[in-house]
Amino acid sequence: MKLLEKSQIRSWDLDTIDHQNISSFDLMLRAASVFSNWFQSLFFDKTRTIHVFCGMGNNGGDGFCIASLLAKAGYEVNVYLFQFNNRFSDDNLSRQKEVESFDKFEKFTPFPLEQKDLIIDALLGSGINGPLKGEYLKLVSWLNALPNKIISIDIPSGMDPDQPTSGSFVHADHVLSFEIPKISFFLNENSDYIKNWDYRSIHLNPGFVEDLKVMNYLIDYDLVKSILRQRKATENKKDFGFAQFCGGSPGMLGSVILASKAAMRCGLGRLAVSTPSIYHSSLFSSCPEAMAQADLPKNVSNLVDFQLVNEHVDAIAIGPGLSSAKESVRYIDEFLKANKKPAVLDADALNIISRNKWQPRIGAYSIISPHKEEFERLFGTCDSHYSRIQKQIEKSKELNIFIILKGAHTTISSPDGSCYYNNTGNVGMGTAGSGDVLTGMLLSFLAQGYTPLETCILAVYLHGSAGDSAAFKYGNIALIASDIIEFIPSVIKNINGK
Ligand SMILES: NC(=O)C1=CN([C@@H]2O[C@H](COP(=O)(O)OP(=O)(O)OC[C@H]3O[C@@H](n4cnc5c(N)ncnc54)[C@H](O)[C@@H]3O)[C@@H](O)[C@H]2O)[C@@H](O)CC1
Ligand SMILES: Nc1ncnc2c1ncn2[C@@H]1O[C@H](COP(=O)(O)OP(=O)(O)O)[C@@H](O)[C@H]1O
Ligand SMILES: [K+]
Repeated sequence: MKLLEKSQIRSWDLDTIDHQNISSFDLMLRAASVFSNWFQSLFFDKTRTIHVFCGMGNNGGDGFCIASLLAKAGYEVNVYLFQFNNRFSDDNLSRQKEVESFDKFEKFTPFPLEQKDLIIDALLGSGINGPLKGEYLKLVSWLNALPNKIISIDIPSGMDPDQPTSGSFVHADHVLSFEIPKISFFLNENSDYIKNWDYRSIHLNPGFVEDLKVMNYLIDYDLVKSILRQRKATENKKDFGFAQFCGGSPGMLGSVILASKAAMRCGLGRLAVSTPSIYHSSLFSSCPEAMAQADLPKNVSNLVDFQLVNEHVDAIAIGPGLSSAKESVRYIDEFLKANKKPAVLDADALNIISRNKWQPRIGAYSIISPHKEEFERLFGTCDSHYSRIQKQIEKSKELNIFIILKGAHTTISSPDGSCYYNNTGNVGMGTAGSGDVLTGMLLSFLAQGYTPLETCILAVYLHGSAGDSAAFKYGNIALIASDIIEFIPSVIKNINGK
């Protein structure tokens, strides 16, 4: 799904008004009716009074229309207009007559509310143009300190739709965004303050967005479904890719097993594993589908094993559990020189690359999957999650590689400067080996012939979805990396139908 910046959302509204030959008031009515239906499905208990806090722009206009619809639906509704200056939007002024009466505040003074009552926040929408000050700031600080549930129309008032907010904004319990979610819903800076968000279509003109160039995307079910291929009945394992996984070192076998199983569960045809020979028998007992082909990293000095296997494979993943031992450093050096295949680099491969400043040697269109610390070792420290994403995009363009910055709301950046936000996954996945599962999934899709971007999208989304199913079964405290693998089959089957 394309994610639009606020100026693009504004243009989309105007284009719809023009294209569908409607007034901006018609569009506001549509938005109000969509919000009111959504609200009633969530808060059906009509014994709680609803307090609608309206500002002076079109978000406030939505508030008046919604108050009227909810009153007609049988809710007890109180409306307040906060008129801190004289800059009303036309639709706001004309919509004030939708409600029988409202209280007007030219200066904010606190007033009592019952704890069980609900607050609808219609103070400011996507027209925000700077940090909240003065009376707005007092009002929002008061709202945030109340125990009442707050439900925001379109966006929490004061929140910047495109980037972290410099200042205060409403801490919403629920938000219903019109047409598409806002980019800022996916920024970790906002995660603690926007508990539940959803979006509903208000039937903006789809033609406008089809042709629109955007730099930000949300990875959603439809996108993943459109990428995941159906198999033909006559295909065989040779059609599903041959992958090579290089990882593990004395004491670190787990990553090899987790990545191997995850790779096979994502539909890989054949897997060759290069890992220390002492582990070959354990690998066979845990993942008999894999072939152990090399003794790593002991006998890589002449790279015979590596090249023999590499010549025949469709994709390679390197790094998990490799350690930073001398032999591993040499192995990565040789790999960067010799490898000609699509590649996924993770964990110790990235640590070795950072330490030796080999970033420019990473092959074009490779995929790297650092978590925050690995990312900062590679590219330097950043003072916020948002600035880290900006650097991620810059480095993807500069090095011509795909970067997966792992964490809550994993982002994928592509060499063309675009950024894909993921919204699957949960805090239970912060557990040893969870990243190794992702590496195996990436390897699998890359070897099956998906492009590097398709590979990143599929693996990141499915990894998070499998993690969500695992958290549903085991809870986010008990969840371990193997549980994610347990749910890969069902999440793929749910999407692909097979
Ligand atoms: N026709 C349309 O364009 C539609 C707009 N809709 C609603 O309209 C909203 C956008 O409306 P507007 O563009 O009028 O924007 P707002 O309702 O956010 O109001 C913006 C106005 O608030 C003031 N303002 C901005 N930043 C401020 C700050 N930091 N402190 C104090 N005042 C500030 C400015 O006077 C600005 O013009 C959307 O969020 C959505 O709720 C929906 O009704 C759908 C249709
Ligand atoms: N709070 C979170 N919300 C969603 N996903 C998370 C969260 N914490 C971690 N993850 C995911 O779990 C995985 C952890 O990977 P990583 O840090 O490399 O672990 P390891 O190195 O132990 O395998 C990543 O895919 C990351 O996106
Ligand atoms: K709002």
